[in-house]
Amino acid sequence: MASNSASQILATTKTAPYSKPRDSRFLQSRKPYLNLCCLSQKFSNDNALFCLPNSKSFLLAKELEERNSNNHSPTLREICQDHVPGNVLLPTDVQREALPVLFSGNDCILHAQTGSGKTLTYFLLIYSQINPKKSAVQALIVVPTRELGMQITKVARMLAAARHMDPELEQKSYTVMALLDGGMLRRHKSWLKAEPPAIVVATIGSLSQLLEKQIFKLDSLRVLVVDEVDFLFKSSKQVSSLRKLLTSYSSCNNRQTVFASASILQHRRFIHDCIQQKWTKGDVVHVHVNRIMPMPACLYHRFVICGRKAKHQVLLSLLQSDLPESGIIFVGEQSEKSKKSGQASSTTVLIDFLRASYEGPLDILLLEEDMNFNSRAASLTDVRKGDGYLLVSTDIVARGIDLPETTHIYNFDLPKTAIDYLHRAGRTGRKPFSDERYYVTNIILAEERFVLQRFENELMFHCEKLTMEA
Ligand SMILES: Nc1ncnc2c1ncn2[C@@H]1O[C@H](COP(=O)(O)OP(=O)(O)OP(=O)(O)O)[C@@H](O)[C@H]1O
Repeated sequence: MASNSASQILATTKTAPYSKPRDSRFLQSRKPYLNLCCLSQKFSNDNALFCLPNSKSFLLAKELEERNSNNHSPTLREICQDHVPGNVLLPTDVQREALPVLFSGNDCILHAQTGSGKTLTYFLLIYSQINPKKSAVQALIVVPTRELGMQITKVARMLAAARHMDPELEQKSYTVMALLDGGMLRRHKSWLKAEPPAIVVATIGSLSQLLEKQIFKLDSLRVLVVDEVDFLFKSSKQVSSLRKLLTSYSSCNNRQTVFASASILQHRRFIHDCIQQKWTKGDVVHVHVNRIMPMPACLYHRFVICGRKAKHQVLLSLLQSDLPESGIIFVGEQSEKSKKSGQASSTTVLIDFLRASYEGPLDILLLEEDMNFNSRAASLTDVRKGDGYLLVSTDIVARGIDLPETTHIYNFDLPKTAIDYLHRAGRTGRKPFSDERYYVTNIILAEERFVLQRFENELMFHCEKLTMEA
């Protein structure tokens, strides 16, 4: 971690652009800026991470320095409360445990519940390590899907823009490139040749193409992050390229490697492999948070048993009684056989049904693999408009997608595995420290009850039976 006082302010997040507001509607929608302070290691035993209104962070950093040099050491929380009473956000468990490890230079396996703030944890490391004046790729984040890549690029750019606004920091901006499947590789090539970005967020397919052609060099890489690492290792299309990348580029002394996921099965075996294969350094730290409760406690799980033909009507009744603020309805993928026989997919049938029968205020949207990249991006943009949505989707949004407004998940079709259940369920309950309850409802056939029971045993949760009134 850098040693000067400015380094105490690692990053600043904001929820609206800093450019001059164009009209009063824009002004009204502008939320207060948040500063995110991550304090140097000597403070790390206390609460190391705070969100503060913009103007306060510089005062806070200065005051910390003064009080520290006078050997006066109030708690960080006290100092923050002096400046912004009632407006201090605490670090999540994974942030509190992992940041000291990461700032000590260790490689790390971030293994914590869905929605627990792993993304910010690795970005705080990245922004403490990279130098915007250096024209080289210094941080690489590998993700499994284009959708997750777009989301993470957005977070990176928000942090970069806000850090650029910090008067005490370097005036050169941090550039972030999204190198994702379906993108314009030719344009990326020219960009990489002209002036390499500091941070690259990539899917493994696009990344491998550029690495093979030696257009993309990782000699200056300081931080390599693999997000949803277990998913990538399980994916037959992606695993060999990932292994190749890890073998060639990690485990170097001046580089840190971070693996993140809410589910790392057989993690002892995985850590052993990491060390053996030199994907990480030998002293890699496994930060494993909430080991006995793999899913967030704020989730309330329910199931309804019904016949196959009644499923649509049951879903409609649930939507009418639950009145979700926003919800995601997960549907199983259409089989190749069914596609070949020209049958309509379950997602299409369900969307048509909801559009004809649902009379509530939420927008009904679709997102599935078979849509083209532009339509997929448009669906997510519509979801994020903030008017409330019912998103009918396959597992494509089950990993990493952060839609904090989602209050309800419906498994219209059960997922295939307990791990898939965990990630689908984890698309709700994504507001750390909120004491709200979020709902995961499974609409199942009688013969599927034992499958759900198996998930309950494996993930250690209880699912309550819901009886629908006739
Ligand atoms: N310290 C914090 N205080 C409040 N909110 C936070 C904090 N850290 C992160 N968040 C918010 O929590 C939400 C979930 O964070 P994030 O997307 O990083 O989860 P995750 O652990 O990566 O989950 P998943 O395993 O599902 O990918 C985000 O909306 C993020 O902005």
